[in-house]
Amino acid sequence: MDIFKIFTIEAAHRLPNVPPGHKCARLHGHSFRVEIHVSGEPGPESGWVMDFADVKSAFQPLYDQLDHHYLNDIEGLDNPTSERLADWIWQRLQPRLPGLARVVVHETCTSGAIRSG
Ligand SMILES: Nc1nc2c(c(=O)[nH]1)N=C([C@H](O)[C@H](O)COP(=O)(O)OP(=O)(O)OP(=O)(O)O)CN2
Ligand SMILES: [Zn+2]
Repeated sequence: MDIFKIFTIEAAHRLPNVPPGHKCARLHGHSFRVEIHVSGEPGPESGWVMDFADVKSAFQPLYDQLDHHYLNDIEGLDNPTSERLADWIWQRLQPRLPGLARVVVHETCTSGAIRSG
């Protein structure tokens, strides 16, 4: 069974490696929607895979680094595409969140990236 928790991150970025004239070279912002998915079996007593609050606690330090920040300034995010952001979150969250199965980053309503193990 998979569970998930959704976070909204307000952040600005620009993509430094796009072709000349590409709109994403310009500074702009998004309300990134980040889904954290965890796999496991629900406990017989608890009935849950993991308390959603524990997912939130595990993600909180990363949330604090990202929310209301300029992503390009963050170490490892100098080219902050959706793909790089999903991987950045995965690499840092996986050691502290057993069962992490998937990180989904929605950059806009119509686009995003998925990182899974
Ligand atoms: N593979 C990727 N392509 C693009 C990324 C990315 O991270 N990975 N990022 C961008 C831009 O940052 C842009 O903000 C999002 O692009 P896009 O989906 O084209 O945005 P629109 O609002 O214009 O989308 P529409 O639904 O087509 O209006 C670009 N590409
Ligand atoms: Zn963008």
